[in-house]
Amino acid sequence: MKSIVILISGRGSNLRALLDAVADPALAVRVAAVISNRPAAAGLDVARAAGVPTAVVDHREFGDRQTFDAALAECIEGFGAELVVLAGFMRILGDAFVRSFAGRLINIHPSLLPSFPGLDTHRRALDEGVRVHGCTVHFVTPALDHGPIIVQAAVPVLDGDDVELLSARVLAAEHQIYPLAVRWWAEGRLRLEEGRVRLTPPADVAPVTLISPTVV
Ligand SMILES: Nc1nc2c(c(=O)[nH]1)N[C@@H](CN(C=O)c1ccc(C(=O)N[C@@H](CCC(=O)O)C(=O)O)cc1)CN2
Ligand SMILES: NCC(=O)N[C@@H]1O[C@H](COP(=O)([O-])[O-])[C@@H](O)[C@H]1O
Repeated sequence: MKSIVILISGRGSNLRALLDAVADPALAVRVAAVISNRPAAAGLDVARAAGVPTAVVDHREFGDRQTFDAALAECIEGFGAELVVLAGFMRILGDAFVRSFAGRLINIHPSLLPSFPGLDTHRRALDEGVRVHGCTVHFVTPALDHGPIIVQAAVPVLDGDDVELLSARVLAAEHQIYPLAVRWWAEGRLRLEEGRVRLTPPADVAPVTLISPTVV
């Protein structure tokens, strides 16, 4: 049974999707813990309701990023996870932390990287008038949101979309591709080799294009 630790900062809908996915006994994955940098993160209640151990490493209690990162790393290692899954985790991690978890640290980002790295991706996509938006699962590197891409989902931007409608449509796609990426890892199909994603056999999924706004 492979184990993962999931890091959150907020409501935890991706956490919920991952917990639902690992409930499938065919997917031999155990969530060893859910760790949040925010004590009030609603996702902690999602974890508790599922009987998953939780921990908080509050970034506000540390004088600088390096000491926070070190405390976070120690907390993660205490749970002995093989994969660290960032699911709405909203802190930029330092180079030393990222390098110490290289190849076993993944993130989901709410845009089609390399477009729109950083924050407020849906607002920026709407402001730029793009007609296709989406989400990306990638290995985490020190460079923000520029890690090797594992899988992406494309969604249409529809007339009349606002941030709420677009973010909900992207979130529905996130809930599809993050469990897929974790499944590939659990099956031993997904590796990061010399900075490149290796998926064997190759994925047979087309980009997820959600047409109907009623999907959300
Ligand atoms: N070194 C890396 N750290 C992180 C990455 C990464 O690719 N490399 N991905 C992010 C997740 N993320 C986007 O997907 C992201 C999260 C947070 C921020 C950000 O600007 N955070 C601010 C604080 C914001 C807040 O607390 O609300 C900050 O850290 O100062 C940008 C992108 C996770 N980490
Ligand atoms: N840059 C990181 C980032 O913006 N991540 C995004 O935060 C949301 C968390 O929602 P959730 O807590 O419901 O999973 C998700 O949309 C995720 O892609």
